[in-house]
Amino acid sequence: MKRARIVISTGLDPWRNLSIEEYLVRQLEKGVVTLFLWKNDKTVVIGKHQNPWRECNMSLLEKEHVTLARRMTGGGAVYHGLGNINFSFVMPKEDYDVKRQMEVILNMCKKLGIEGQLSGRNDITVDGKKFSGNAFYHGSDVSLHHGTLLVNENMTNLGKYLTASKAKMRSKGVESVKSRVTNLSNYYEGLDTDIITQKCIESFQEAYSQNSMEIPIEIDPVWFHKEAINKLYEKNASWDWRFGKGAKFDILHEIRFPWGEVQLHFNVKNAMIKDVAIYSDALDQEFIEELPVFFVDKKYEAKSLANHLKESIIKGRQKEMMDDLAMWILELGF
Ligand SMILES: Nc1ncnc2c1ncn2[C@@H]1O[C@H](COP(=O)(O)OC(=O)CCCC[C@@H]2CCSS2)[C@@H](O)[C@H]1O
Repeated sequence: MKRARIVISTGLDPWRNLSIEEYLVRQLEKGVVTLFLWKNDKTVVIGKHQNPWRECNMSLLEKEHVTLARRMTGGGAVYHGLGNINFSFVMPKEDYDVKRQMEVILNMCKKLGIEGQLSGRNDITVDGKKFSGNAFYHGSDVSLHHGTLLVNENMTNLGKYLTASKAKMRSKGVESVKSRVTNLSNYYEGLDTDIITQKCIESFQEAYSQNSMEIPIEIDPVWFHKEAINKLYEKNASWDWRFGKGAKFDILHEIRFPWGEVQLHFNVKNAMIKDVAIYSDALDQEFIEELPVFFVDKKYEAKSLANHLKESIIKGRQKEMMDDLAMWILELGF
């Protein structure tokens, strides 16, 4: 190790923070060990190989302005709000030592009188309840270990956003491992993310400073505005990265309209509807038989699908049924 540094982002945009983290990984200066601390405003972060529709309630996310982000590491889906803080260790492979990194977090907890415990491969718990989920990435010469810390987060939000809607789904890909969770503030009165930041800094100093030299702290440094970070931002914010990468899945949506019951069986690949089977007991079977062309090869995205249905050039009674379908799809909000 040549030197250590601490980087703090005060911005709360998850796509930007993930871009900064990825920039740190891609541009790693030889021999530098970085601790990056960051927070996100209301966000669900899914793992690299996850299906967003299976992991969270997409329509609720949309309605309540919760951002969906996908990260470069594997593992499950977590919720971040202002009561959650994230840490990232970015370093050359030869300096990577998960035990040492976890020790930084456990010692940070000790400073607050909290006895954290490593559980399984990825979690840190207290009293058997999880307050930190961790995930890892290994490039050819650089490693990333990042994790969450639930400090004083709104647990009702966490639960409701990470509960998928009820549609029946068959899907491949990585499934999250639901745990009992807790806030660290339950173990230290008045705890907030500023105190945690301070304690993380102290703990990292103790573990990584060389010859008792202070480790420098960079808050929103100028290089945050580099072109390369904007480029990564474009990817992180893009529909293709967040949804298009979703695993293959089959999903069934069903509803009863006054004119009959409708079942839509979608086969989705890379977030595009590849095939659809539509069943209905509606009297107008001709209408039902003509429906599939409106869905096949379209994005699996409620808004654009609903618009597409509404714009279809049909008249009379069938137009009303089409509008009913469009309204319902919009309401489903996938
Ligand atoms: N913020 C947060 N912290 C800890 N645990 C959480 C959190 N949100 C949800 N959960 C619980 O973890 C499981 C999912 O556990 P699972 O083990 O499936 O996934 C993880 O832990 C992934 C951690 C990723 C950490 C990254 C660090 C920076 S960006 S995100 C979920 O169902 C909840 O029960």
